Amino acid sequence: MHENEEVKDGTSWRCARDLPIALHSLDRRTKFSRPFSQETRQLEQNTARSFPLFLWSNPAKKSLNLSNMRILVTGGAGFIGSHLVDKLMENEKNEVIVADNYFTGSKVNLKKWIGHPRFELIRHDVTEPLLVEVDRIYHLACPASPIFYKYNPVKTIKTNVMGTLNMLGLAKRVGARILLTSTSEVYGDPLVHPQNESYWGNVNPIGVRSCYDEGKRVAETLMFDYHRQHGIEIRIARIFNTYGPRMNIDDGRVVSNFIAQAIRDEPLTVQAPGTQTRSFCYVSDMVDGLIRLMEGDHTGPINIGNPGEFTMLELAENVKELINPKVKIAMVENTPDDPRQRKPDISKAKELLGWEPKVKLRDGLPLMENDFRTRLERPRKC
Ligand SMILES: O=C(O)[C@H]1O[C@H](OP(=O)(O)OP(=O)(O)OC[C@H]2O[C@@H](n3ccc(=O)[nH]c3=O)[C@H](O)[C@@H]2O)[C@H](O)[C@@H](O)[C@@H]1O
Repeated sequence: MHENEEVKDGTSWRCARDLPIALHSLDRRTKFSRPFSQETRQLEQNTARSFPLFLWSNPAKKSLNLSNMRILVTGGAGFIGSHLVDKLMENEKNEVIVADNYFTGSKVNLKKWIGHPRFELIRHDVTEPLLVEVDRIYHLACPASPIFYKYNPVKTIKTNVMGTLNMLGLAKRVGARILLTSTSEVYGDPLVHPQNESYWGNVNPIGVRSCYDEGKRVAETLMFDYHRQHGIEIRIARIFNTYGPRMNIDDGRVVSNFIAQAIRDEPLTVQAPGTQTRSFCYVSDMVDGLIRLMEGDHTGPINIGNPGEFTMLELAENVKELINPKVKIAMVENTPDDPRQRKPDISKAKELLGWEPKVKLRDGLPLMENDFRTRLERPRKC
């Protein structure tokens, strides 16, 4: 069983590794947890040595009067979250705490930071309250791939609603600024194209995607209600499709599927009709946009995405040309409520954040290919 494979208990997303702990007595819990904690301690000890500890503990640093920022990233072991952590950790003034339940995230994404004196990793599910003293909360926690979020829809909507309530409660208690990563899916199957932030969307409230779409819409509502009622400092990013290294190889989303298929010489599965469009943003651009939004003066919502628009057939052709010209394209059945078009209007991000994406799809795809080839152990044939 894969380490992150979930247990089908209907309500939770435990990792398979937790199964004995969840189901057996305290004696067994001790038996199972001891080797794991030893292993973790060892990992932390080993890793810590590779960091220049003096940078953090040097008393001279105090005299520089650097104001440190303690930042919580929920979902920080995931794809976008871990890239965000990398960027935040580059700033020596930041201390970063990651809370993740590892349903779709993985410690491997954060391995270079484990043991770092400015970094902490907590196994935590945001549907439960969390009490930590922080100045900033980046609230990313939620599975984002349709196959994962549709797997346990009740848990998905709980994550979006209760998870956001818990993080807003924390923000209120400690006076932190909170950023929610909302989604282009709040626009549903949009009747306005490209989508700007004033468009209210066209979402099916009772469909198979609603747990995610409506969950994020409620999360946005909660953010604004806490802002108006309690004066919480909020930021809302509406993230459009994002791709890059560290996506789960079997994530199910289109870019990761096509790249893995091209590397494995399997047909690229274009879901019918193939004329539906998406706009793909490289992860480093996304992270830059999120940090600018957090540290800027505007609540949002603000679209963060790359306005370059492609049909799924065009995307398949690009992957074929760049990665494997011999690979076939296979038309397969689609899933219900798939949006037919999606493209962000990023005028607000440009004007208010001075942000626009830099990485073109044809430059980003090979970077992701390199990462996938390494993880799949399939080097490019010369
Ligand atoms: O990638 C993302 O960032 C977004 O992914 C999903 O939204 P969706 O646009 O449906 O993402 P995909 O599952 O990657 O699907 C995109 C399009 O590709 C098609 N597709 C998907 C997979 C595949 O193998 N082949 C294929 O043609 C789908 O039918 C769909 O039209 C999530 O719901 C969003 O929250 C998230 O922001």
